[in-house]
Amino acid sequence: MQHFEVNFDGLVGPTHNYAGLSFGNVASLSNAKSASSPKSAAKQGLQKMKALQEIGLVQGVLAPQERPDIYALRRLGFSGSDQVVLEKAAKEAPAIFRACCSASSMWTANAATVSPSADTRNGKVHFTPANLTNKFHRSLEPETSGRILRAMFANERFFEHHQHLPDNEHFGDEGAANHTRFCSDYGNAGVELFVYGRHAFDSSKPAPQIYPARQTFEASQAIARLHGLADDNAVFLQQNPAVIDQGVFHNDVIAVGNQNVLFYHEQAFLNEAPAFAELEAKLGQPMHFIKVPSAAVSVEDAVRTYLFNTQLVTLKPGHMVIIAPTECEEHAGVKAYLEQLVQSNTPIKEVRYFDVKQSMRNGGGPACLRLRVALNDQELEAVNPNVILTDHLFARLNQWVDKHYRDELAVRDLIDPNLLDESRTALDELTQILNLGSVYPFQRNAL
Ligand SMILES: NCCC[C@H](NC(=O)CCC(=O)O)C(=O)O
Repeated sequence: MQHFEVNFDGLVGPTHNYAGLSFGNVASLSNAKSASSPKSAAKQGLQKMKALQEIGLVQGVLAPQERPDIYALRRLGFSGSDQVVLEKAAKEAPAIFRACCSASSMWTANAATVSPSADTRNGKVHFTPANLTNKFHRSLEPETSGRILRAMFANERFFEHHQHLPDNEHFGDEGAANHTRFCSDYGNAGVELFVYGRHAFDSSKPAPQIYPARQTFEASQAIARLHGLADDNAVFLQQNPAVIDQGVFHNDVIAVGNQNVLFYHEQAFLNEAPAFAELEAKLGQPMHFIKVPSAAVSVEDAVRTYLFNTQLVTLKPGHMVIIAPTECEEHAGVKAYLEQLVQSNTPIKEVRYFDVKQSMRNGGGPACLRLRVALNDQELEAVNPNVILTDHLFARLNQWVDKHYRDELAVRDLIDPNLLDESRTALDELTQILNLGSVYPFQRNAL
């Protein structure tokens, strides 16, 4: 049996914009209200997917969500035709309106937490969409994320889908951005590291003072229970509250792991030594803990360049590549660090840079853009084949973007009533291309 780690990248949606919605996410706040390019954002994403497919990885595509979210606006009391709802909301509650327009589902690392079959009690791959309760605009995502995932992994023999956790800050869950799986080979039972920002039911525990901790310990534990992970397959570790206060809003902004490697910043965690020992003991083999000291790269530079929001992918046994944003290449210190890293004696042998600036300006690097799903060949066979990237699908999606996406979108353009129609037309066609069925509210006559 063969095993793969498949990366499902989020396709950027037609309303991609910079609205400054994420308090605690430095890039989101500093680029608030600047003009975006949905078309180049979608194409940058597709280029990255294609490049990873070309180096021999299995690459998938995860569809974006319907925005503006007219249903959320109706729930909030705006009524009338769709157009009237948009006009009233934009006029009377512009900030809420902007939140309902965000294309934030593009960051699929926050779509769900996934546990591969080798780790779970019933031998199925488990999916739990993230509830993303901490940010209103992101809390609109889990229902549709769940439907899209069910349409992609639609075989009950292999895949088990859970409802997202209760929509409450006590169970704030941000999905795979705070979850890393370690293993010897993708097919062997692994150890899943859950990194959380605070304890919701124990106020005596440390917590950040300035910015919110989006993931709770209790949420991480609930996911491990739902997925049927044995004690031997899970480790829980608290994020350092001081780095959350410096703009590290998810663990994947300060650490990335793959197989037997954890690449992380010295300040990433709170008391990591016992957790690392537990991880190695449960894994039954030594890990490569690659620690980047503050003296080499400051937390501020890590946040600015997204050195850790990189993908660490295995090209062949013992040979990993770091997929980094071009911001790392443009920063002399970070570039020098990466150059010496690939020369030192670790499984990380190469670095490749990708331009994902449209996403970076909202605080989303290469790692935010992908959801990892480790699958064996039988499971891969059971995945909806239309969501796996091929040369044909790549060409088809580029044509689709050219046809439907705007070159530029300013925040004031979000009130254009045509944008809703354009988005729905685009998504309707996309569900046919990806063979997803009716996953969007407008296709289901919701409300
Ligand atoms: N994993 C990366 C997630 C980035 C995302 N940014 C945003 O939603 C910013 C949207 C805006 O400001 O328009 C977030 O903070 O959750």
